[in-house]
Amino acid sequence: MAASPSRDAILATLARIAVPGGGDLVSRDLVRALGVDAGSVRFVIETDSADTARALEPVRAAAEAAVAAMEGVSKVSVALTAHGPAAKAPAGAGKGAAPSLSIGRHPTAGPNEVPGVKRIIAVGSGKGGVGKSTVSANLAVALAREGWRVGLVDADIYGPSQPRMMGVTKKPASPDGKTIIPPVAFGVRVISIGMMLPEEQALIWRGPMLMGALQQLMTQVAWGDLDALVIDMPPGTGDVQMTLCQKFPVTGAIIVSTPQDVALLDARRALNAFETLKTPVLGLIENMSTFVCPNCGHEEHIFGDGGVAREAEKHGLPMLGSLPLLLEVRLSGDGGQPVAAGDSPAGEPYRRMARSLIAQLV
Ligand SMILES: Nc1ncnc2c1ncn2[C@@H]1O[C@H](COP(=O)(O)OP(=O)(O)OP(=O)(O)O)[C@@H](O)[C@H]1O
Repeated sequence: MAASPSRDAILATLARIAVPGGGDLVSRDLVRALGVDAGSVRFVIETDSADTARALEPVRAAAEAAVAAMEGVSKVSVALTAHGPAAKAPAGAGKGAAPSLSIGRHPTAGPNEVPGVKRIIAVGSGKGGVGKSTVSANLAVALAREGWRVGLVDADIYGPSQPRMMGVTKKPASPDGKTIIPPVAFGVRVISIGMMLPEEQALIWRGPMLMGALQQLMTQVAWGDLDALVIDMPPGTGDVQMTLCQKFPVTGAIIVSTPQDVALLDARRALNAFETLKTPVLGLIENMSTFVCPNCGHEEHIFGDGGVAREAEKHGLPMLGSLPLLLEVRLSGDGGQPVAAGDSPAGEPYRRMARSLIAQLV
């Protein structure tokens, strides 16, 4: 695969996308938060109102198609956003409609309680794509199978994947239009920003709006009594991590990394960020640590060997597990049936991880 295009090359492509009323996406200064990571491109088209945002949908689609056609681009996610709060759900949206989270609201000051929730466990990573969502989903399911009452929040607001991984297609119910009743999958109460929006509408908010949305997800959901609320964080060490750790009593964080040097480097940054925020780190998880050929049984350490364990030792942190690269894990994640929900050997590392976490936390 060719190298990822540069930001400048992407901006040059976007400068060819005309905008109604004159000019193009770049000359009208509508592009925000452009990020390129290993062939994956994300950015926001920010407009002044929800109506303008809706009118620019064809422009968004054209921008997405133009960037997707660039050499070295494997994935594109373009969101339309408005400065102001999103429009309210139409009157009479009624039963089955997405609860009207007043998304876009700025976060409230001060710490938040999440009533009935005994522990908040944040699952983070430095780098994207290392398997953080896979680990969060399987860990939540494995904890539930050990008898814990578990909730799962998909806080990866830029790329929500829990609805797909947990196989949840139903919108959450909201009898009073305010409290959100989370759907339950494999014994886990799951909520994701992805459930509040049509799947194709990957909305992205500016920092404060994003934090407001996370705060609402945490506090408006009727969790009931939970032994643990697992949070699937966005990758990196940005605003969401800060908000979560500053505004909620996070019991501890788990950091997922592959053994690859570049992932480890980012994992170290995530570790430092949690330490700075005074959030205890419960341990490290190495994902994609090894690959065993199903045909000949040969074992290959594709992304390196033992790097995460060495990092854990260096920081005096528990190593919570090493997870192999398995086709079954990928297929089950895509199919909405986490491996930890079944009885195949692929689920065993997650069961062990859940047991050791329970022993550490109780
Ligand atoms: N151990 C594994 N074996 C095989 N496939 C895996 C494994 N872990 C993760 N994957 C696959 O890799 C892809 C990325 O995983 P996942 O979405 O969990 O990563 P992430 O760190 O949450 O990514 P993002 O930063 O984009 O949210 C998914 O298709 C997932 O099924």
